[in-house]
Amino acid sequence: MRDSTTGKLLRRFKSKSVEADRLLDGSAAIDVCGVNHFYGSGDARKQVLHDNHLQVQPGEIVIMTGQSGSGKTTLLTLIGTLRRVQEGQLHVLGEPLHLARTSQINALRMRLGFIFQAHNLFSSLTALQNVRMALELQPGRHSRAEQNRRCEEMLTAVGLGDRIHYKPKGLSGGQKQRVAVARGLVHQPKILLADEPTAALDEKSGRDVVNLFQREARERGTAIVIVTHDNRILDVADRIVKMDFGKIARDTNLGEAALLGEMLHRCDLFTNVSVSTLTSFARKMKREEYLPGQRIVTYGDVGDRFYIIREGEVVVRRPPSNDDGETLPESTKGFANSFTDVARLSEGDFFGETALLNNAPRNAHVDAVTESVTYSLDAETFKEVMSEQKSMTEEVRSALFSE
Ligand SMILES: Nc1ncnc2c1ncn2[C@@H]1O[C@H](COP(=O)(O)OP(=O)(O)OP(=O)(O)O)[C@@H](O)[C@H]1O
Repeated sequence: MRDSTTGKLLRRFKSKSVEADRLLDGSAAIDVCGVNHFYGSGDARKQVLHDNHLQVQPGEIVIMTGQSGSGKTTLLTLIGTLRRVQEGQLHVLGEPLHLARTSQINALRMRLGFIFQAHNLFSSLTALQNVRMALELQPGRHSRAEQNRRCEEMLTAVGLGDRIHYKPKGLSGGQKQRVAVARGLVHQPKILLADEPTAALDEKSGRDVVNLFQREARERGTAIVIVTHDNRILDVADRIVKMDFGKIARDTNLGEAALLGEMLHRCDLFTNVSVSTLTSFARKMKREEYLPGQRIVTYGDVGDRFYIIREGEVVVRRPPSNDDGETLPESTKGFANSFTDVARLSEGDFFGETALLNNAPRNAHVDAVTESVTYSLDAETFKEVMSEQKSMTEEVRSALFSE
């Protein structure tokens, strides 16, 4: 028997036709551009999202982390069409949510999968019936037998093949969570949005669930965004996005991190630190893009970052100096216009370390010559890597002495 809430919900969804069945022609599955969000009104109005930008490609797994209250769930629910976009642009599967009508949003929602912290299972329905709801909401594509087969298959994949006829009250917290996972995936959504999907799960079940996510992403091209504090599952991410006070503070491509780890290892500053340690430091690096002529580092500024060039070419420009090579005072006539090019740097080269090592201001300008991409480490992380290098050097030295 179906409870009345379920019935109402089904009728509401079934009455909408799928209008937004646009194909993605190489564009992002999710494209967040300049999104702000506010709660409350009048004096109580509070901004909780600030100018967020994020793109998620089909088949990509993005893990979103950040402190409690940093805005992860708000952003996730905006992407999931569960809140209206107030400011900025948000495209989901090509549909502009900031402009969409309710009917378009309802149609789009059927192509999304959700896994919430509170499992939101219907207590009067069995595990199989709860999962089947996600299929019943789809405009009549499958026979009931086919629906049941797919639900059983999905429940088996999450390790609940022997619990398909149990109602939620007969299931543990972790088992209910896995029913919610099966329900989020059974209709093969183009996008899966999961809020703490492994929080209630033991190590093995959590691993099974994320393996399933990975299979969906690789085999079906499902774009997956997971909000989590669960460090055990970070390895499935293609990217880790960190939110801080309502803003995406870091967006690290992990494939890219491995490559950067190798690039850092080739810098003579870090040769004694292992590639894997450097890769974990690389995850903290900040990516920046520059146009030709744009200044990256300014002479005289505080040296607060170390840079590695990922793409493009930059020029290092030194201020005027006397015959002994000493820099002339800035008050010298024509100082600003007398900088000379002293080096050209390209992919894999690094700069900015002198100021950090000497705790001194920048001794040169660095300007992009072509369109360039840099990754940089902040001073604190740079010092951490240097201390790894130092301790490795000491280890090597003491190993040599003890022979
Ligand atoms: N419905 C709401 N009404 C008013 N304020 C809200 C509402 N929902 C969230 N907030 C506030 O918005 C901010 C962001 O909350 P959000 O739930 O998005 O953060 P979060 O990073 O997901 O946190 P958590 O990790 O604890 O789930 C917080 O300050 C929160 O108190």
